[in-house]
Amino acid sequence: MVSHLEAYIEQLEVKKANILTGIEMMNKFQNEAWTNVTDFVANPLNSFALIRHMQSDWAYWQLYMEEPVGEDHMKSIRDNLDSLPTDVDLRDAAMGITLIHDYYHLDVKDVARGLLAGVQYNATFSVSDCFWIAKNAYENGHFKGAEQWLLAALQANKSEEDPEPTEANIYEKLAEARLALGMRAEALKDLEAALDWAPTNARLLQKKQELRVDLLMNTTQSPEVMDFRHEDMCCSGLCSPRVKNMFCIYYDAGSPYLLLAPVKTELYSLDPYVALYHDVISPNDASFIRETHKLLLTPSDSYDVFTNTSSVSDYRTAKSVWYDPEQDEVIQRIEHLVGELTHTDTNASEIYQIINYGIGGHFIRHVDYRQVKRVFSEPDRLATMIFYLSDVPQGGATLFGKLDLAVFPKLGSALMFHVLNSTGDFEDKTEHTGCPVIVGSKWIMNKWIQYLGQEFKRPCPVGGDHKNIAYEVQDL
Ligand SMILES: O=C(O)CCC(=O)C(=O)O
Ligand SMILES: [Fe+2]
Repeated sequence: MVSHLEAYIEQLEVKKANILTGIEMMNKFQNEAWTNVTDFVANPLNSFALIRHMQSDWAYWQLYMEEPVGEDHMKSIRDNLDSLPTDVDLRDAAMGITLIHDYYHLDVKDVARGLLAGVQYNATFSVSDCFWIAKNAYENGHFKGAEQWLLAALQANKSEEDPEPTEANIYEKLAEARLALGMRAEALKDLEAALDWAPTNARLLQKKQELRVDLLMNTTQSPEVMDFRHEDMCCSGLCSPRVKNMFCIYYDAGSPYLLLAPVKTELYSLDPYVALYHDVISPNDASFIRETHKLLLTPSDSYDVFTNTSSVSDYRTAKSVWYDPEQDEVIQRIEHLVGELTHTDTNASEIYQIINYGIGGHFIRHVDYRQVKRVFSEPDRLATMIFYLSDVPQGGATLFGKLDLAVFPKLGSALMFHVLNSTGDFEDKTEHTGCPVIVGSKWIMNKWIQYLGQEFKRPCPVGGDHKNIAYEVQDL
């Protein structure tokens, strides 16, 4: 894009140079003429040349001026516009930043100067970056976030190229955010500060006047403020000891196939069953899956069990795509491993879902079972397997709030948890959250194994000891 802009400017320069040469020649001719106009035009050679110039040269100049410059470069830029971030991408990115400081309880001013959850990065936000995020938060009704970002804007470095926002703009918006938060006295001070920077601004004077009257009369009710804070969860994984009774094994799931290469397994919880299998996807296969799907991703849908509909939702800021287990040799290999490792019939499962989370990408607290009333009459999910297809430098844990367990993505590993027990009861402790990504890009691949269809692989335990649903647990 930049090279097209450069080439466009070069063509403009050539046109400018041609016009300047023309002007120089005409000035020379004109100066000669003006020294003695009467004598000059009396000479037929001169008057002919003058008439000819006036007749045809100006037509030429008009055509030359109208001729578009750098059309091919403009077209190339136009053609590339589709691949640039959209307005929605920008809003998502701004919302992602807001989520990062909300979920990880970070000070907005720290975020603005590149200090992210204890790590200092060599990047800072400019005043206009902070102002933009503040405006976006304000438009989404997140007034507290808007206030914090405006305060950060007042402290951020103003780059020379940014004519906007001025201090007056920032204080004016801060007053708006604080009014929305019911902080009227503070808002008045902000308007006064704005007026210090723009003393003759009539709009600010009027706003200040109205607010003063309002404060004197004390007639305005305090607005109801929506609370955007997310429940106190521990996405950092540092709030409580990670796992109390975790143990590690080399696990073969009773499969002859895995007997030769048992899987390094961290068992986090037996009831409900939650385990992390290491090195089940090679870096090459993970990279193959990412590369073959990255252009196919679309903004994720979320399924609403109550309305039985799917829609692009704010609950999950991510892009995703489905991946058929028949599609290629890589996924067939993985499908085979899933069957052996989970001791389930993979024919009774959904196709794979690949998800990519960008800045602040997250999936709010949810359960994976579909919450249908009778699992025996309607299909439901028995277990979830999340394959981590990338490392994530910071953030992006899968958090089980009720188990005090945060599992951090590690390229090649797979997290497995049972969301129903053998009677089809919901394992509500498997409620989980995809924590916002702070730095990096998180790639996962989900596999949901269905409850129905496992009758032969996982018959119900005799005597109704439902806790023994996990084949793996019986084995230990
Ligand atoms: O991103 C994660 O860690 C969790 C994803 C998840 O829970 C889901 O897709 O259902
Ligand atoms: Fe989930």
